[in-house]
Amino acid sequence: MGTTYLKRGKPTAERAEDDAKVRATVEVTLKDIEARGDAAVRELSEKFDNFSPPSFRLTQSEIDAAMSKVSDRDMADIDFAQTQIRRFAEAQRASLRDIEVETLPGVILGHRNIPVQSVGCYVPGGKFPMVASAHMSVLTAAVAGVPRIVAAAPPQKGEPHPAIVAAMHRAGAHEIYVLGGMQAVGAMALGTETITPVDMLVGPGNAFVAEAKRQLFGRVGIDLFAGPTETMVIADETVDAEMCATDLLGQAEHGYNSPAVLVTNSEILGRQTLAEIARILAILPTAETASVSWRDYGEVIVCDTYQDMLDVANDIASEHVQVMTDRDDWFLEHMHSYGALFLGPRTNVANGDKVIGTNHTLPTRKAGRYTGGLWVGKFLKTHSYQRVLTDEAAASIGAYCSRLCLLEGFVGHAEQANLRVRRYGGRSIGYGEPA
Ligand SMILES: NC(=O)c1ccc[n+]([C@@H]2O[C@H](COP(=O)([O-])OP(=O)(O)OC[C@H]3O[C@@H](n4cnc5c(N)ncnc54)[C@H](O)[C@@H]3O)[C@@H](O)[C@H]2O)c1
Ligand SMILES: [Zn+2]
Repeated sequence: MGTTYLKRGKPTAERAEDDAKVRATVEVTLKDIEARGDAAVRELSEKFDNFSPPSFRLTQSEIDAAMSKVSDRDMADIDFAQTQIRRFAEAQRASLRDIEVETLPGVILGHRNIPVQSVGCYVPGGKFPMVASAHMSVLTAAVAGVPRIVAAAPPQKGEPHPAIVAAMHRAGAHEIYVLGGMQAVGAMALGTETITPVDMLVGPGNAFVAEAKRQLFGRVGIDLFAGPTETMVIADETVDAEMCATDLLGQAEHGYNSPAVLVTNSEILGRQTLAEIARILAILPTAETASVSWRDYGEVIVCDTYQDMLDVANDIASEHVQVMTDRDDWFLEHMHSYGALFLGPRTNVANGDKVIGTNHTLPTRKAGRYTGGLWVGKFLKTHSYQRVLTDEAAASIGAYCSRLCLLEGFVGHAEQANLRVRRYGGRSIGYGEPA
């Protein structure tokens, strides 16, 4: 591949070391929550969030009190965002159909999409109160028809964050907990004396939250691996360095470990973007985190051709990929591994994060190779069923089945088939005999 790095991030070995530390902490913590339930959850909340209320679950009057603190303007903006997210989620839901087909005369096969019965939606709020994550998880679960939606977010300065509570409530949460981090996802998945466990965990979070969900997978379902934000800008000279730098730093501010990568075919644009980033970091109020992310995980990759840009982008499989080139549709057609695409200079990742209607909970750490982001379909389980309507069909499929069972040595299975061949086909087939 014809690529040159004008700037590289931390080597992979150092990233793996950070991962091992997180993995070990999460393992110990989840065991503790499983063994000691509410007592462990309370200790963790005291330790990490300095928060220990009489109950972590909000009562209706606490929800009302929190909502009364949200200004009309903020509430209207939240409603606007939720309307956009609901519209797209409903359209996506409508694209999923239950089916029933006759695959052979008298053989009916079907599937039904059934909502997960209870979900735990984690809404992050360590560095920033991520109000939008409430729309993304809770509202989407509601559109899917999930009957029990539990939502949790950490406290902000010892209190539930009013706008997060409002967004959760408006979106349709049935239970709201003021709990953060591993203790929130651990309690929702494992259950405690006071929290009934859920069937599935969804939502983004920091490295601890994402790792906890990964470790809890199996015990419960999870949406996807949605860890620290990653962003990529694919740009040619149709855009300028100010736009590239702004869009890279806009997402690097999420935390200390958010990769931001520029992929370009213009060395001049690459160098100008590096200079712009230095200029903006001097004035960006969140530069404290953005500059660390940029130092440790920022990359500028200059490619010889558009094909090289595409190959690098597919290989990195970044969570967010903004494409600002003279051939955006070509990238849309050929990109296969990513969280979500943002095409053209008129939109950007912040639109997707907050308002435009696509879901912002997206795969990180190359999970875009095997999954897209959170969407209404993740809350639905597709279950098959079958029926055989006629005696002829029962006898005919039964004969194939009998022989295929015996091919594998399954005599008991074959007898299930043979019984139907005898009863509905009128043939006398002995035990363990191929029909
Ligand atoms: N992939 C996605 O779809 C996506 C979307 C939005 C946000 N994000 C990511 O979500 C993350 C949010 O992270 P955050 O930290 O701001 O909020 P968070 O809510 O995920 O985590 C905060 C909680 O972590 C716990 N905590 C604090 N210090 C800790 C420590 N030393 N060890 C273990 N736990 C500790 C506390 O209980 C705190 O409430 C960011 O990394 C952001 O990039 C990802
Ligand atoms: Zn973001």
